[in-house]
Amino acid sequence: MIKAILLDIEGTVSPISFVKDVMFPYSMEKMENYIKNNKEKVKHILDKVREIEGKNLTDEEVIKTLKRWIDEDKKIDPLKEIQGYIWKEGFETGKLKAPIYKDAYEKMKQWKDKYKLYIYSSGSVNAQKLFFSYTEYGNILDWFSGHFDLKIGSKKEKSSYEKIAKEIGLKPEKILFLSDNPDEIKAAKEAGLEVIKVSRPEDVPYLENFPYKQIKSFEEIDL
Ligand SMILES: CSCCC(=O)C(=O)COP(=O)(O)O
Ligand SMILES: [Mg+2]
Repeated sequence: MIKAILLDIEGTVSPISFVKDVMFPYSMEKMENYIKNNKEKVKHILDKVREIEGKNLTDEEVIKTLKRWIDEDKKIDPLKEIQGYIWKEGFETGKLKAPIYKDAYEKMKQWKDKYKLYIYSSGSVNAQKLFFSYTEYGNILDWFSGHFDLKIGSKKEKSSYEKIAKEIGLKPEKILFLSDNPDEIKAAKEAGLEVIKVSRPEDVPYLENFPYKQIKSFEEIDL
């Protein structure tokens, strides 16, 4: 019997187009000024970029690297941390408002009183909290019992899901994980979680011969 539901954001509860065409360009446009105006706050992030690149990069080169990572959709912790800081201003001033798929909104609304809901996204925990505080349906942040990001590990690694189950305090088989990404689904399944792949026609292809349950809308989920 499922006790908790762990949800991905992009492509699962919210359209990929919002993240790729609205949030990413927003962070791209503001990156340079944000770094120049917040030198102390972002110093550890710039150092991390230098460590990852293995080079003695100037600040200008670090900015270029971060922008290239946005273009390449890198799911990498220092990029996700700084994007979270930049998006804060966007959400708080109303320039960004998170769309939630209606079917996902309705199901999560039902589930929240019966199951514990958690988020696991590449977006930083700060960014996730902003996202659910400023949705088109209003503030739904208190529906969630906890948030996980890349600090716990890659979403494509079995060990990340084992750690999440430990932190939640449930056996893996009591947790249902929903994501649009087949590699994430496989890693979660290897860790023993129940899984459902979300393949929304507007986001990702429906995979033929995928070995686990696959849905096009949350309406198909009957727990
Ligand atoms: C908190 S919304 C921004 C999400 C994000 O930055 C991202 O890369 C989406 O990844 P996900 O793991 O939610 O598919
Ligand atoms: Mg996703």
